[in-house]
Amino acid sequence: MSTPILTVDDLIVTISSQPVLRGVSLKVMPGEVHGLVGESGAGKSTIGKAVLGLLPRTAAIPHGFVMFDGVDLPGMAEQRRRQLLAKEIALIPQDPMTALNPVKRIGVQMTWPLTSHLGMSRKDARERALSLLNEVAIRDAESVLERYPHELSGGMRQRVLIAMAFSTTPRLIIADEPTTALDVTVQRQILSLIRDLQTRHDASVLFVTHDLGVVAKVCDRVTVLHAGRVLEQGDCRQVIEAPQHPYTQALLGATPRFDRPGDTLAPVPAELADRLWSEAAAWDADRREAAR
Ligand SMILES: Nc1ncnc2c1ncn2[C@@H]1O[C@H](COP(=O)(O)OP(=O)(O)OP(=O)(O)O)[C@@H](O)[C@H]1O
Repeated sequence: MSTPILTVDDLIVTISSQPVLRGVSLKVMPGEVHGLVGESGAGKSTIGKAVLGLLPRTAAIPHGFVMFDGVDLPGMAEQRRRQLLAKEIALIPQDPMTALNPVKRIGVQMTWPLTSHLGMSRKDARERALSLLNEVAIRDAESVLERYPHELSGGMRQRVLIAMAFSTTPRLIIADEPTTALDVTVQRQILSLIRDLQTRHDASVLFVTHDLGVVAKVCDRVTVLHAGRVLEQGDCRQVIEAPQHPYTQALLGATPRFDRPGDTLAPVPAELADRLWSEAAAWDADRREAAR
């Protein structure tokens, strides 16, 4: 049995003293694509930020831990954590336009992490950037290196960011809704590309999405989150074919299918949402009681 690359254990995160994650546990295994799915406000991005050390100043972690390859990330000395994040953990962000610097050429943005974090020469970094652009199926890579972000389409920019994420050969990639800003056809291509590169580079991916259709397409295992609580977790196919929790069932009913685009979608019923929020409030009350 291999060791998880990422272990989140009974993690509580508060922001401005309000609970946002209520005891989340999950494991990402080597070579696995792990989906983190839930509606807006479920706490998906907060988990990604806790891993990347990007929680806001008003956040606190009163309980639990986030271990990368056996080392507690939030407890790590700042410099060591930065080194680790620069080489071993990468982010594919949601919005490719804001993630790229508008006033710097693609080539400069792609080669900088390679020269500064991996100590590569400029020539080698350029070679690597070219080879990665080829891997993400960008034609005429030489000329793309000379262009500015606004000169590329949304799908091209996302391909560049995927190439950048894989450039330092990280062991873990956090993909935060990487296809939300793209239209459906491009979305499919980008999902296949992420899966393809993940397999080729033998990386693990924590894939944040609100869309179970996306999970079905790329993930091996999935964690379903609501109000910062894990409601269901397991093998992706099992969870999608036979969801156990009523919320997962409702989420599936609200999910457009790639293969059935004309289906009518049912929203998550209000009574169920109310019940889940009451459970979250009860969790908060129990915790306050325990802290007394
Ligand atoms: N900087 C912040 N200040 C205050 N509250 C925050 C902050 N960041 C997140 N939150 C709150 O934490 C909760 C979880 O937010 P988070 O962004 O993790 O959810 P999410 O599941 O990723 O949602 P989305 O899909 O909309 O990005 C929300 O209630 C949100 O309002």
